[in-house]
Amino acid sequence: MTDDYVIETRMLTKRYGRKLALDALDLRIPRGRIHAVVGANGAGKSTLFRILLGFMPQTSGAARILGRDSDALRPQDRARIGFVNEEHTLPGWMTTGAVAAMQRQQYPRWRQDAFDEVIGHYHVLLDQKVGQLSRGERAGFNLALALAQSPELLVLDEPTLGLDVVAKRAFLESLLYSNAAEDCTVIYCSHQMEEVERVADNLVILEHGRLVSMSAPDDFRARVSHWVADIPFKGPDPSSVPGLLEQQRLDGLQHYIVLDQDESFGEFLRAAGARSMQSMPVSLDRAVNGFLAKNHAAPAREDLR
Ligand SMILES: Nc1ncnc2c1ncn2[C@@H]1O[C@H](COP(=O)(O)OP(=O)(O)OP(=O)(O)O)[C@@H](O)[C@H]1O
Repeated sequence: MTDDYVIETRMLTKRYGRKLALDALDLRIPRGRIHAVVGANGAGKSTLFRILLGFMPQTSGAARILGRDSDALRPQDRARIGFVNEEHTLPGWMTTGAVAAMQRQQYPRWRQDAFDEVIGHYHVLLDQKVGQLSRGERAGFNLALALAQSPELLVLDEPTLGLDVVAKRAFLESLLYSNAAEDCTVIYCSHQMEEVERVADNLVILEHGRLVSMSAPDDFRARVSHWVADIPFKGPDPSSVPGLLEQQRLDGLQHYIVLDQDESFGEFLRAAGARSMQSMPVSLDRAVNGFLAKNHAAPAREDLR
């Protein structure tokens, strides 16, 4: 294992009793840029981050973060990692100014300019109690604290859950335009593909505790296409449709969302009786959700054993 990766796992496995949450996961996330980690509910994202951050032991395999084993992180290693999750857990009875002063003491690399820059996007007063902040303000305050710490790695786990559209936009803008964020590697876990599309340079997809795809979001999107065909009667048996992710009949037309198909898919449709057909690109949301939906109903592997 090397220092070129901020996160590196080898055969990382986590079992909760009979449940397999991480299944011999091999994952390498290189230093720099914004990486989105996505997956259906239960894919193992939170489990992965709990292990990586040293909050919980793995069952077997190796997990390293910033070049150190996750189960041997020292306070000085933790100080290099910023973490923001959807709960935004902060002492509600303290004023925002007191929390910021406490963090300033705790983190030797504290950057007041980064704190001021991010908090400037929000109407947060320093004499206001944390418990009085709105959800969006609390998310922004948390981001300001995490970035002021000058982390080498910033982990954001569903940071905008429960925020309205305006607060989400403010959060993303304060992340994207922060100078401090440019200097660190960001891991962004989210179910919200429009956010992922906006922020991520790299898209990591987990499924049943395994890595199933890692590429630029646009490259992943380009693997999925949407075909509309005018096929009289039922059309081909779904099990014979190459790369099929989703199928729907709408207004008498067959819609196919397919993976890794080129123009020869048109020939397949014609051979299946299509009188006319058209292919079109899909949004990242449709591509990822179609991909995840395909295996969603499949039994988990441990249930098959
Ligand atoms: N403490 C626990 N005890 C037993 N099973 C658990 C525990 N925590 C998680 N699991 C199980 O492990 C699997 C992975 O859960 P995890 O929370 O890591 O998924 P996730 O990808 O973060 O999901 P979500 O997107 O819903 O937050 C799930 O099947 C879940 O039921």
